[in-house]
Amino acid sequence: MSSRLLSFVGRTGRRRLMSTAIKLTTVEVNDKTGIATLTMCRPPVNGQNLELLLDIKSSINEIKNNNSRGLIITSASPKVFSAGLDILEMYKPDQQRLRAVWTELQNVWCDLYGISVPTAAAINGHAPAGGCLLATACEYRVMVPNCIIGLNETQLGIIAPKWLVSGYLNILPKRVAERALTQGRLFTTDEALQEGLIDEIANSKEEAVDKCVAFIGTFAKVNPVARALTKQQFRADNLRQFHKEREQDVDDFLSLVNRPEVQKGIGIYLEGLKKKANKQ
Ligand SMILES: CC/C=C\C/C=C\C/C=C\CC/C=C/CC(=O)SCCNC(=O)CCNC(=O)[C@H](O)C(C)(C)COP(=O)(O)OP(=O)(O)OC[C@H]1O[C@@H](n2cnc3c(N)ncnc32)[C@H](O)[C@@H]1OP(=O)(O)O
Repeated sequence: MSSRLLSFVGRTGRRRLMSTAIKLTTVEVNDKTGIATLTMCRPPVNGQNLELLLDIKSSINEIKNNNSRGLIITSASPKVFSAGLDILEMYKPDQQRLRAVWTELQNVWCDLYGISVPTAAAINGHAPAGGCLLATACEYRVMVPNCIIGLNETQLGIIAPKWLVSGYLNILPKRVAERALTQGRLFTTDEALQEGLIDEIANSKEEAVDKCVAFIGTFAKVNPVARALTKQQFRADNLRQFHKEREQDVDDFLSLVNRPEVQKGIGIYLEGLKKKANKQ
């Protein structure tokens, strides 16, 4: 939850500042299907800053505890599912906050990857890096046309840690995953479908959500405990490995981000993003 200062004029005519809590995610449970839709709402691109990550985590926990029959993750932005980590969190960072950001990214991944109910991503826009991470943590992906998805870390001169890659390896043949990761390849929607990185294409967000609902519906007659235990069996090795390495992973991330040459690179990358945005 992020807090924002609202300014208003009170009865005395004096301007007052009021701090309000603003949620960066919403959870809506459909009464008929029992399926929960988690929507990320941090314009313009759902950049994953600390507050968004904390809200995603708390929404996943809410869904875990409210007996929902499934989870669909999507975005309120019209063109972007999520642009991944908010790069501003990594630029000239406050050390404690940077540690918290990476720890919460880890938490979001393991909560979403490990949740027992069926999960699906309605990818209604671009999903590079951390956006792809969220989508690949799910069991099913439906994407709108003319967008990009993938783990582009090597293009940025950085290495995606093993846990971040494990969703990829669940979905893609090892050979395809290795090539895509070493190239830092971003797949178009059509390419993603061809390689199996997504399961279906939909012409709109609504259609994508409907297709996710249909996927989750395929489990209607399956015993939920048997389903959950089977899912766990498939994912347990990756989660065990992740828990062994998670603290070291945070230290590695911090020391990488703090390197002067990496800071310089992030600064240049940010400038490039801003220039591109200004040209549009
Ligand atoms: C870059 C990191 C470098 C080094 C890190 C070093 C060490 C880290 C070690 C390990 C980390 C490994 C894991 C990393 C996970 C990540 O997620 S890193 C983030 C990578 N994300 C990207 O590279 C995506 C960048 N964004 C885009 O490609 C496009 O914005 C996108 C295709 C998503 C959407 O395009 P479009 O709709 O045209 O929007 P704009 O490009 O015009 O952007 C609108 C405004 O949003 C700002 N913005 C975009 N992405 C981010 C972001 N990830 N963080 C912060 N801000 C972002 C953009 O600047 C525009 O802002 P403006 O309007 O100019 O204020």
